Amino acid sequence: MADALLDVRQLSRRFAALDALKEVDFRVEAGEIHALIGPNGAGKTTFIHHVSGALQPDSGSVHFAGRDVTKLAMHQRVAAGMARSYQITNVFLGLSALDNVALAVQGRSDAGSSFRFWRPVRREKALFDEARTYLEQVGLHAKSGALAGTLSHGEQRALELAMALATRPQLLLLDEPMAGTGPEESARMVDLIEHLARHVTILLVEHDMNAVFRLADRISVLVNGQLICTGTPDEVKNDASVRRAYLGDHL
Ligand SMILES: Nc1ncnc2c1ncn2[C@@H]1O[C@H](COP(=O)(O)OP(=O)(O)OP(=O)(O)O)[C@@H](O)[C@H]1O
Repeated sequence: MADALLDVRQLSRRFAALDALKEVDFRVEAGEIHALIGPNGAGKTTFIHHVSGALQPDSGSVHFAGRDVTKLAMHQRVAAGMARSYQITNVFLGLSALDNVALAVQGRSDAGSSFRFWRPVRREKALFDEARTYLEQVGLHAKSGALAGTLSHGEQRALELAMALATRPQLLLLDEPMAGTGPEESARMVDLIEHLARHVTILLVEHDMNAVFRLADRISVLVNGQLICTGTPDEVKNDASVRRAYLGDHL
């Protein structure tokens, strides 16, 4: 089997007496949208924290693009090609959408810093041109001059995605991108994620089952810190243990 882009092996983490994650084996293949679902408190966010580097496991390992990244800090994982939409981004509400994305481009190590007295003008132009391409990819090009604080909630989430894309990730970690969005914005976000998935592998944690079953190539189900099933949407939907533990209520 080809190496997975993300390969998590036997990951365990306890919080006091609670097994938040128990010997989780989890793989994301390059090019797929892989959704992680499960009831409240199942350990999904804790798992994403271990993938992004915000938390360290008690045991087990995280391999990314063929490299053991278990001991790497978050910013090192971002530099290695892993982006987490809400965590690596800080939207500055008083700056324009374009300036926010330009800052994210600038923060990338290979883009160089223009916090210098003499800024090379050509580099500055390249930075803004690149930032515009990310705004276009998320459908925000018409709002590039708008202050981030004046954008709707859905547009701010799209802006966060543009800022995540500015790190040129191979893997995008999306933690509840539909949270707090209305039906219209949520439908737009589904379209946007579908569009982005042509260029980047996506690990999606989401409670909106319509969105998950529409978007995911494969779904993994976490219950009480244990992975009980991984498969295609149809396989997961028809799995008896999944129906018992979680999806029964949703279907
Ligand atoms: N820092 C912590 N200290 C102690 N317990 C924690 C900590 N973080 C999470 N937990 C516990 O670990 C379990 C898993 O929590 P987690 O937030 O990962 O679940 P989740 O699947 O993301 O839930 P939700 O869908 O509600 O966001 C919960 O019982 C939670 O209370």
